[in-house]
Amino acid sequence: ASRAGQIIKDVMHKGNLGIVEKGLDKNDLQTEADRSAQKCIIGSLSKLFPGVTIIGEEGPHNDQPEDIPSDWIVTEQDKAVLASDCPNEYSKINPQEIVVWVDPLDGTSEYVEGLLDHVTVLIGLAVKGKTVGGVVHQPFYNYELDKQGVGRTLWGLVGLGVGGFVPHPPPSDKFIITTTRSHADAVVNKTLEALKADEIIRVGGAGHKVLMLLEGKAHAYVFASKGCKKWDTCGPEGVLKALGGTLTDIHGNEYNYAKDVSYPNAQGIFATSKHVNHSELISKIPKELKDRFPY
Ligand SMILES: Nc1ncnc2c1ncn2[C@@H]1O[C@H](COP(=O)(O)O)[C@@H](O)[C@H]1OP(=O)(O)O
Ligand SMILES: [Mg+2]
Ligand SMILES: [Mg+2]
Ligand SMILES: [Mg+2]
Repeated sequence: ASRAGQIIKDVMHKGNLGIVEKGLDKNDLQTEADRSAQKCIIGSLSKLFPGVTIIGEEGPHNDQPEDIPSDWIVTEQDKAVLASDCPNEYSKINPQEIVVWVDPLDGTSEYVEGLLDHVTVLIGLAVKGKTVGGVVHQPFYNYELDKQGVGRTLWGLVGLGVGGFVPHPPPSDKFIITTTRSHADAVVNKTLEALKADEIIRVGGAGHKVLMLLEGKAHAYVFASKGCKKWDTCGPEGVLKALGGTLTDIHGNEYNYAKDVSYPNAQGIFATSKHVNHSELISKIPKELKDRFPY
C-alpha cells in the first residue's frame, strides 16, 4: 500500500493525471495513478500469494510480469506486523477461502481536485466472505505541513488489534456524522436529516471517512446510496472491526465479501465506532427511506 502511495504521489508531481471517465458517469473517473497503483498492489500480492483471489477496482489483472516495472513489485513484508502472533482462528485457512479487495486509490474525485489528504489506498482481507482485516494507507497525510512526508499506514486484524495510528473516542457532548461530498442526492440528504446530527462533515473517500471514525472526529459514517463497492469498504471495515467498530448496510446487515458477490454495496453504508450503539442509531432511519434499498 505504501509503494502504491508513492506511485500516486509521483503521478501528481509529474502533473499529467491521464484522466478518463469510466462508463457514462461523469462522477466516476480513473487516472494514471489509479491504474499504476493497482498494477503495483495486485502484481506484488499475486506473486507472493498465488492461490488467493485478488479483486481490484480497475479491472481484471491481465498483466504479464514483464509489463510491470520491477520496482513496483514489492516482496518485502512488514517486520513489526510479522513479529506478532497470528491469532489461532487464522492458522488453518486455505488460500481458496481468502479474497483480497483492492481499491488502489480511493477518493479519485478529490485527488483530481487537489484535496489530497482525502486520498487513501485500501486493501481488505476477507475470509469465507467476512472481513477480518485491512490496510488503509494515506499517502498525503499531513502534506501541507510536511511536504516530504511519507504518509501513514493504518492496519487492523480482528483478534490481533490495530497499528499505525492512535485510536481516539469521539466527543461525548455532540453527535457528528461524516458523509460524501461528491456523491450526495435527495435520499442521502433525507437520511442524514433523520439522524439529527449536531454536525455533518462532508469529505471524500470511503477510507478517509472511516479514518474519521477511528480517530474520533465523527461518530458515524452514513451514505444511503449505492455508489460504494466492495473494494471501498473491505479494507476500512477491517481496521474498524479490529477496533470494535461496525460497518453494515443501512438495514444493519454486514456485506458478504466472497469472490462471487456483486461489486456494488447496493444497500448503502452505515459505519460506527465502538463508542456508538449501531443498531439504535440505524433504527432512527424512517422505514420509507430504508424501503428504497436496494434500488
Ligand atoms: N456514484 C459513484 N460512482 C463511482 N464511485 C463511487 C460513487 N459513489 C462512491 N464511490 C466510491 O466510493 C468512494 C466514497 O464515496 P464518497 O467520497 O462520495 O463518499 C469514492 O471515492 C468512490 O471511490 P473511488 O474514488 O475509489 O472511485
Ligand atoms: Mg473509482
Ligand atoms: Mg474507492
Ligand atoms: Mg478507487
